[in-house]
Amino acid sequence: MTDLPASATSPAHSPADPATAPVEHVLTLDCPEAPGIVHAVSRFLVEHGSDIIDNQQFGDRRDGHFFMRVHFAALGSEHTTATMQRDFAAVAAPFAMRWHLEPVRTRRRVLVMVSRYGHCLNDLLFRTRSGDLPIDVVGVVSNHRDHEALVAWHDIPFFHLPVTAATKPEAEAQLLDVIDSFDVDLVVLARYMQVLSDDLCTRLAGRAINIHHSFLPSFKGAKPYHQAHDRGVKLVGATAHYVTADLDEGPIIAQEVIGVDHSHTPDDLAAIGRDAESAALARAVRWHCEGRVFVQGRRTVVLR
Ligand SMILES: Nc1nc2c(c(=O)[nH]1)N[C@@H](CN(C=O)c1ccc(C(=O)N[C@@H](CCC(=O)O)C(=O)O)cc1)CN2
Repeated sequence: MTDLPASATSPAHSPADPATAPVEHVLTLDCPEAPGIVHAVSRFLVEHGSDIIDNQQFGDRRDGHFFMRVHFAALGSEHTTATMQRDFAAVAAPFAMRWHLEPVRTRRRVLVMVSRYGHCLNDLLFRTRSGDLPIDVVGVVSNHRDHEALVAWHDIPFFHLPVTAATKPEAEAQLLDVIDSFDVDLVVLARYMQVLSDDLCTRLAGRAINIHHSFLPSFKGAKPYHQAHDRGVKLVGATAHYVTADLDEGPIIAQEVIGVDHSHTPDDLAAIGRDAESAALARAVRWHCEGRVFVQGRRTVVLR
């Protein structure tokens, strides 16, 4: 066991005492590129008795925008999340930063939406239960009852909102009531097969993630595995992206591919693709919830 530095063993910082244990935070920011951003952030952290655990940054020279994610430990008890948020506002203003500063252990409140195919829902529920994802699934919405028993087993509220062309406005109004009443941070479309309206997409901008069962931009729409089979591809894949009004056009967060061959039927491709879908969606949800994903127009910057 290596000797801890003096500051780590002084009574003020005994790791055993949660009251004085370093509180880990994540600061995420983006702003127009300018000299002195990193210096200003580092000085803020030093002035607030903080130690950087991990730092990622990207300066996009094409559009002159800067992105940064800092995971740090506030060593002293004199600096709380609230006081650091108050103080960082003064650092951010001159650079016109968009920023968030919160404890690293913040768990996002997630609403999962699903239709008939339950593999992504099941994977998210298992990863949440096993602590692999920093989320709380506060509810599941479906336009079918196929997965009601699974969701009940996980002791999570299930909402059956059938959708037809005539009932879509009412169904979406009920969905928004659930999102507001359960204080949902993130909506995850885990093979939810109804197109969300433009108004709903606007209200959920940047906080709704969909899993599309193809390697976009190939094979958009409802039956990508049949399209893939007809084209004779040798890879199938899945794409997790933010939901926008333009179907399957939202900024991409994560993608996964798996090799296939001529012997696979469309159903075989769908079965192989399920693993790619679950993996890509879980990764996108984790990165979003860890504050690693920044939307930059039609694209994303992912600091990982
Ligand atoms: N506004 C958006 N809504 C949704 C998106 C999106 O990108 N923007 N993604 C879909 C999921 N999806 C592909 O990933 C998808 C789902 C459904 C369809 C489709 O054509 N649906 C038909 C009905 C199909 C059925 O009832 O089974 C339709 O809505 O007319 C295409 C792509 C989720 N929503």
